[in-house]
Amino acid sequence: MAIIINGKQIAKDLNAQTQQRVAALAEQGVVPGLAVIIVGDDPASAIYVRNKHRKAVKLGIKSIVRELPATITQAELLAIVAEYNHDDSIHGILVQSPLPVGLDEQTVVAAIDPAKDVDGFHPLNVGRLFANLPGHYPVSCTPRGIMTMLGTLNEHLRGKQAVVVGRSMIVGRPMAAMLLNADMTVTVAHVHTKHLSELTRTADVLVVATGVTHLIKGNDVKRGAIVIDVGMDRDENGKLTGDVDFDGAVDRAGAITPVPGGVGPMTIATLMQQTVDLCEWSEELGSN
Ligand SMILES: Nc1nc2c(c(=O)[nH]1)N[C@@H](CN(C=O)c1ccc(C(=O)N[C@@H](CCC(=O)O)C(=O)O)cc1)CN2
Ligand SMILES: [Mg+2]
Repeated sequence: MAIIINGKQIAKDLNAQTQQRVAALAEQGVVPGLAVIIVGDDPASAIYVRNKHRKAVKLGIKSIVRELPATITQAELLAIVAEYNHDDSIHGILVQSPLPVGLDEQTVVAAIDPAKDVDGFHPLNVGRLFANLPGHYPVSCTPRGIMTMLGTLNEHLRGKQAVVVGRSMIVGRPMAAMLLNADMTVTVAHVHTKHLSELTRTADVLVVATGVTHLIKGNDVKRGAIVIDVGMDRDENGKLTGDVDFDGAVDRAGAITPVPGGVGPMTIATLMQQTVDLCEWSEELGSN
């Protein structure tokens, strides 16, 4: 039976650390600030944004949620991003994804000051991650949260095989870069990959982020592997489930994340961590 990686608990511990860092900053008269821009009325996005706001407030982070109508123009949205770029009380800016049709997400993300790019989606920060540049820069929160989870297992990753299934800009691609930067041998699989099961059975660390319910069965998992399920799918009864058949995989894996309560809670906890990182890094710059 595998170790069940308790994302809820790891997120709670991370939030407690973040809260302490916020308190230490407060003693210096500094308050980290987060601006979340949400466009349109996607119900799931509204819930994620509300959860981000509540968590930020709870940890002592100044939180601004800017709710905009789907009818906003690209130029108006860019002007709002520029407003927060110039606001010294804001250290992290993010635009909730997806944006309504007609707005170009890449252009909007590229307009965020890279030093305030709390989601780590700006091309400059993506490039830094892929080049494994030293120094401080933000990275995508879900894969960073997964690296934090892997860290709690105290397993040596160097030289081992990682397979990432999914190649999105938010999860798959940055995840592959982070595992590569941790000296793993990384293969990225996707919808066109042939003989997927044979490939996933080679993985010491298997990360699955496809949005395909139970794509990975127990037999697709190497014995003793660490299995990270980023999926958040609805089964036929509307119940939240993952891209991995948990019941099938739990007997073969060495460690596995559940859905819900695995990767999901780490995304927002890491966002809070990274908001405070950006605040501290900007203060360092200010004192040089
Ligand atoms: N600008 C961004 N947009 C989106 C991101 C992002 O990181 N930045 N990620 C996702 C949505 N997301 C945060 O924004 C997010 C998704 C899921 C969870 C989470 O806690 N999931 C729980 C289950 C919640 C439920 O019951 O539905 C879990 O998996 O346990 C947090 C954040 C896309 N957009
Ligand atoms: Mg994909």
